[in-house]
Amino acid sequence: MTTPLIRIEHASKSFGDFHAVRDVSLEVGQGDIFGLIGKSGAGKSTLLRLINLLERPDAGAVTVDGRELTSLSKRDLRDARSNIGMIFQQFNLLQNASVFENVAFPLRIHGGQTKQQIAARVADCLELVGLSDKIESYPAQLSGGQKQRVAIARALASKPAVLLCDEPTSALDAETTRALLATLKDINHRLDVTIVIVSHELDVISEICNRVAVIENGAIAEQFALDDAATLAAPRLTALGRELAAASAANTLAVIAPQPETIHV
Ligand SMILES: Nc1ncnc2c1ncn2[C@@H]1O[C@H](COP(=O)(O)OP(=O)(O)OP(=O)(O)O)[C@@H](O)[C@H]1O
Repeated sequence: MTTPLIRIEHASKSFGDFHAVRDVSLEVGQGDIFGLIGKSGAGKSTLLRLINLLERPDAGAVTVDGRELTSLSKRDLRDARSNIGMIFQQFNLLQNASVFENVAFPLRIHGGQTKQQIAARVADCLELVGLSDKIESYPAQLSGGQKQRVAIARALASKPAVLLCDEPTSALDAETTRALLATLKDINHRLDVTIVIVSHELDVISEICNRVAVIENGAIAEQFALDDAATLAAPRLTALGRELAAASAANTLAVIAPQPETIHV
């Protein structure tokens, strides 16, 4: 693995007497697109939310980019969180604010930047997600895919090292999903932003991730690389792992052997 950018050590989280995350240890490498997959209620979202302390673990440690988050003061945690962007299934945009204001919001809250600097950063982020022409629009005037792109632009505004994605395509149709995943890949590649993505959709994980952990009953049942043919051929411990390895192996073969219509003579 490359240098770990995120390290979770023996983290647990309960809600009342329900154990949502059980003694999880996990490392995500710099530049990875890391998938968390599992059935509904397995604890994927809770585990993801431990990475920026939206959920504070009852036990264990969470280190992101060299800072152990559970030990930070409120002020230092706010600062550390600006290094961790997040997007959600339902986009979570401010409905009464324009696209510009939505993307500028985290920059205004964090402070320290002039109006001109904020305007320039918002323009850069919207260009990155292909929405420069929507800067004056309001969320209600946008499609689901466009709303998620605004959310991505907002998450990237403070130049985070990490982008957390909680079911980012679940509200989108198949074609919009493909386009959005291509944008996330592009961001990972061009900006070297490390991505952790939660999804219950096998196709989404196999399309975009280079590593995956299968979550069952709040614990990691297995984890493996999706970009390595030998690993994909090895026996797997879970049904989801087997399905995912098969889907990813098929994707890898499709890349090696292009479809006839893509061959130009
Ligand atoms: N704030 C909370 N209070 C009480 N229970 C919670 C809370 N958040 C999550 N849970 C419970 O913890 C369990 C794991 O939830 P989580 O959202 O992490 O699962 P998930 O794998 O992401 O599921 P889904 O795919 O359905 O979102 C669920 O049973 C859920 O009801």
